Amino acid sequence: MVVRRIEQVASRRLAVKFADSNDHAAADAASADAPNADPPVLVSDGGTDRPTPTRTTETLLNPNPLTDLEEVQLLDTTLRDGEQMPGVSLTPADKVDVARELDAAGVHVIEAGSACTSEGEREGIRRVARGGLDATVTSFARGVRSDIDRALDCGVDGVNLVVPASDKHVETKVGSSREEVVETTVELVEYAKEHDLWVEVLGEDGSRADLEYLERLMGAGLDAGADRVCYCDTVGAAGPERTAEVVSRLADLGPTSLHTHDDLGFGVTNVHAGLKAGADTVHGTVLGVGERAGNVALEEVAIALDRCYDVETIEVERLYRLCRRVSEVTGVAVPPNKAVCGANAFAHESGIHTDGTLKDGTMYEPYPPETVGRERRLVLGKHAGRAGVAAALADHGVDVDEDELREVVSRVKELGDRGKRVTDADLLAITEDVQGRERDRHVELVDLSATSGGNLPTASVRLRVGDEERVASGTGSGPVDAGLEAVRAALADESGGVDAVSFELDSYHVDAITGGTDAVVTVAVDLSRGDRSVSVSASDADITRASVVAMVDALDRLSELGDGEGGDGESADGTSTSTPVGSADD
Ligand SMILES: CC(C)C(=O)C(=O)O
Repeated sequence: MVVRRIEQVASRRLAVKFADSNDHAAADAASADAPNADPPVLVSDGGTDRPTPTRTTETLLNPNPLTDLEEVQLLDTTLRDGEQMPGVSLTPADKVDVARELDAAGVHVIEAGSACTSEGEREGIRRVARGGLDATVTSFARGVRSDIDRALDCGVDGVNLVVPASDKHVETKVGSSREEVVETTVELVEYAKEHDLWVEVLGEDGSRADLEYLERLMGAGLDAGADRVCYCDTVGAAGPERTAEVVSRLADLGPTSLHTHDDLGFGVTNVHAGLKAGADTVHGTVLGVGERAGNVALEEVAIALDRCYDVETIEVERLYRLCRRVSEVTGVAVPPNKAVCGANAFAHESGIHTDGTLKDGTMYEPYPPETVGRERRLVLGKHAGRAGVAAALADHGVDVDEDELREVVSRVKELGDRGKRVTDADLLAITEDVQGRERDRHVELVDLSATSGGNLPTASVRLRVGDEERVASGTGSGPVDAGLEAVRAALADESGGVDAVSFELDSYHVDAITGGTDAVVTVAVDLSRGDRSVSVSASDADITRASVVAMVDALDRLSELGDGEGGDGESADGTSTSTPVGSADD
């Protein structure tokens, strides 16, 4: 996989010889034999007899009709419903961290947890409530007074009071009757209001409730002083029509929120149906974490409202950062094709898409990646075309002529055909081979030992750095972490092209190639310094060794790239870079 930032590419692609030559005809002819290569030009730019467009470029980029949605508020329940996801458990510190990110993004209400759960949970809620946030901080409370008392103990601003709404919940789950539930709801709302709490009444399983009864129950809650009610599609069973039917009836009673789940894949659709039907607040979780198929993803709601309907909810530029933080604390991996925050949400590989994207960044994107705090990436694989490969090489400051480029493209495709990710290191190694160049490595791993038993995982590395050998050790949360610390320590006093301290590990990904405990693993890392980034992978039966080899190789490759200012193949301190050679896994 080759990762690049496209702005650099645009300014540096002229370094590629065929582009310099301006010989487009030759370039087109050369690409014609490759099915996924960059397409030939099919229409001319010229012509004066086109009709005058009636829509502006901006409206054409957003083809959606504006609706009469005005203000929509977001209630985040990552720290409560999201945390109910099997395997997810947040410490008080994690909760505070995520709450701060949510608050910085401008989320209106943060449901910090469920005060009845445990002492640790209450401590987390307490710390969020006392964190001086702008958001309204609430606790989930079941329909019992003691839950409201526990929420009060935590110092929250409000409660999300859940009461059973469907007969299944009223009769089978809580063994009660409709009348009794209405009475209890009224008492609890009055109790919470007497204690100055903001109150939202949630009718659990409301999408499967008898509508007349749901109206009676929610109406009673509002009459008792609740600030709002919430339509809950607890098991994600409703479609947009049912959502609109129920929500329009509730919204006639008072302010209405939406709480939708994604079991049928209707999470976001139902939010839009519910907003059109009169709701004004959306519950969601970051990344859609939550029970079963999860809740509606907050970031998807925010970006869709922003882009399609011009409705601003929270600061969308903070969405990616927020998603990464939640992924880190929950341990939930983000699928690469996830909207907004997936690794591929703004990545382009096929020759046709890459070529179009290099001509106009918005060609294959509904909105620019910067909108949500991200960057566009061009990735090489078996669908690569000449323009993408040429731009990637230009980004690495490597000049190729047309014949060399053709050969590099063909070898990149071969590698992709073998099911391999094509990293920057792969691309550079291929190019070096095609050009008959030898790489003079600046940093190389000579030896590694790591121990993971005991309390403190430790690793020692022996590196060759230029002409000298260096030995260093490090400790970390595990042997991989310790190995990387040891590498940093070995390079800490480096004054030349490699300064391990100023690099960022942007992503670290492990794949087991075979299934057993003796599996060979491939570790892929993306490393960056300033606006330079490089992707490298390494394979080994030992995960620590694969990780450290990949890291060292990435550091070495980055030292060749310099600081991104010059693009002339000089390293950060202006010395000549070494000649590129092979990747760690080839
Ligand atoms: C009870 C509520 C709000 C809930 O989590 C759900 O319906 O999924």
